[in-house]
Amino acid sequence: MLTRSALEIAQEQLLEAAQLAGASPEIVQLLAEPQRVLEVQFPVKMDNGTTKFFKGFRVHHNYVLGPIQGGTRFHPEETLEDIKALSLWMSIKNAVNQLPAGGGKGGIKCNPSELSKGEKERLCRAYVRAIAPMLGAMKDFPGADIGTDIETQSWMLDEWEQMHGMRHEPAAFSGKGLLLGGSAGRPSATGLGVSLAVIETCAKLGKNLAGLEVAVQGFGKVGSWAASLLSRKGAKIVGVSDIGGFIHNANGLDPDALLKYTQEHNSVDGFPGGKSGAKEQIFSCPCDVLIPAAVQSAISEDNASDIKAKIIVEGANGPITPNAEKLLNENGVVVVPDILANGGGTVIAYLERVQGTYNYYWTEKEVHIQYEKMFKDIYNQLYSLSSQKKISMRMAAWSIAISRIEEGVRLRGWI
Ligand SMILES: NC(=O)C1=CN([C@@H]2O[C@H](COP(=O)(O)OP(=O)(O)OC[C@H]3O[C@@H](n4cnc5c(N)ncnc54)[C@H](OP(=O)(O)O)[C@@H]3O)[C@@H](O)[C@H]2O)C=CC1
Ligand SMILES: O=C(O)CCC(=O)C(=O)O
Repeated sequence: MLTRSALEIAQEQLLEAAQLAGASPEIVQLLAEPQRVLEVQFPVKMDNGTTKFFKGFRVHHNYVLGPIQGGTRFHPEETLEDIKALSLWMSIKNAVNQLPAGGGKGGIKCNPSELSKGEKERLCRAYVRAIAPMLGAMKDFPGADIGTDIETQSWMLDEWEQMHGMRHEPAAFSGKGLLLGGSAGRPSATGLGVSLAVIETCAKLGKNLAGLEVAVQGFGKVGSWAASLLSRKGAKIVGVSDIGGFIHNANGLDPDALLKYTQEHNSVDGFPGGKSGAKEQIFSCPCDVLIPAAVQSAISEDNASDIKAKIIVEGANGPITPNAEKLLNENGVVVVPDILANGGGTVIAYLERVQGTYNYYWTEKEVHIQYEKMFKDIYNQLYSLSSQKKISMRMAAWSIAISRIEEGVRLRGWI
C-alpha cells in the first residue's frame, strides 16, 4: 500500500479546506510550504568523552498572524519533512484558536531515552546555540512536544538568557519551570483541552460522562493528563498503550497509579491493575471514546475498521490518515480534530508568553478559566459551522483558520 508522508497529508487537507473557504491560489501557495527553514548539524560531548553530531531543525511555517509558536520534538526518526508538516498544522491550529501567533515547529533527530541527563542538557544547550538566528521572544517561542519537557525547556531558556548576558527573557521559550517564568497550568494544558473536547462532544451527543469508557494511545504528557482529568470527571479509562505495550481493565484503570508505575518501569506494560497485551490492541479495545495521543498516522486503513469507539478525540497531531478518516466517517464515528482538541498546549503557551512579557503571573485557576472559555467558544463555532455546511469539524476548523490567515495577508499588502 502506498503510504503518504505527514507533509503530503497536511498539504492535501490544505487544498480541500482552501476550496471550502474560497481562498485565493496565492494563499494555498503560501501555506503549502514554510516561510523559513533552518537545518543544523551540531556537536555534543558524550559522557564517554566522544563527540556525537546531531541533526536539528527549526521551521517557521507562517508568521502572518504573529510570532511563531510550536513545540520541539526529540525523536529517533525525526525528519525535516515531518517538522514541515507539524509546522503547517501549527499555523492552522494557532489561527483557528484565534491566537496572535504564527506557526512553527522544531526537532532533533535523537533518542532521548538513550541519553544521560548531562548529555540531554548539553544537547539542548547546543541546539539553542545552533538555531539562535531563528529565536527571540517576539520572533519564535518554542515549546515542548514529544520527548521534551519542563527540564529541557528550562535548560533551553537558561542557555538563551546566558547567551544574552543573563538578560531575563521568559517569553523566549514555553513550557519551562514556574520559577523561571513558566505558566501555572501548562503541564496539564493539552490534556485539559482533550478532556474538554470529550466533555463537549458527549454533551452535544447526549452521552453521559459517568462510566463513559475511554481508551488512550500514548501515555506521555498529553495522554496521561487527559486520562487523569477524564477519570476525575467520572469516565472509566479502560485501555492505555505506549511503545512498550497495552494495559486493559474493563472495570477501569487508575490513571494516577498507572502514571506512577510508568515512571518507575518506563512502560504501562505489566501494570498490576490490568491485563497486559500488545500495543496494537488499543485500536480494537471496546470503548466509547478513543484518544490517540502518540504519533501521526497511527490510525490508518489497516486498523480503522477495528475501532469500536464512536468518538475519536485527537490528542496527537495528525493521528488519522485521510483514508482512515473516510472509513471512520462511513462507520458514523465523530472525529474531533487535533487543531481544536489538542490546542490547549499552544493556547496556554500563548498565555505563558503574555505573562512572561509582563513578568506578572496568574494562578492555575485563572489560566484554566481563561482557556476553558476560549475553548468552548471555538468549539461551538466549529460545531455550528460543521452542522450548517455539513462538513467535518476538521474542515470547518481549517477553513476558518485559512480565512483568518488570508485576511492577515491582505492587511499586510502581500496580495
Ligand atoms: N505536549 C504538548 O503540549 C502537545 C503535544 N501534542 C501532540 O501529542 C502527541 C503526544 O505528545 P506528548 O504527550 O507531549 O509526548 P510524550 O513524549 O510526553 O509522550 C508520547 C507518548 O506516546 C507514546 N508512543 C510513541 N509512539 C507510540 C506508538 N507507536 N504506540 C504507542 N504509543 C506510542 C510514548 O510511549 P513511551 O513512553 O513508551 O515512549 C509516550 O507514552 C504528539 O503527537 C504531540 O505532537 C499536541 C499538542 C501539544
Ligand atoms: O507551544 C507549545 O508549547 C507546544 C504546542 C505544540 O507544539 C502543539 O500544539 O503541537
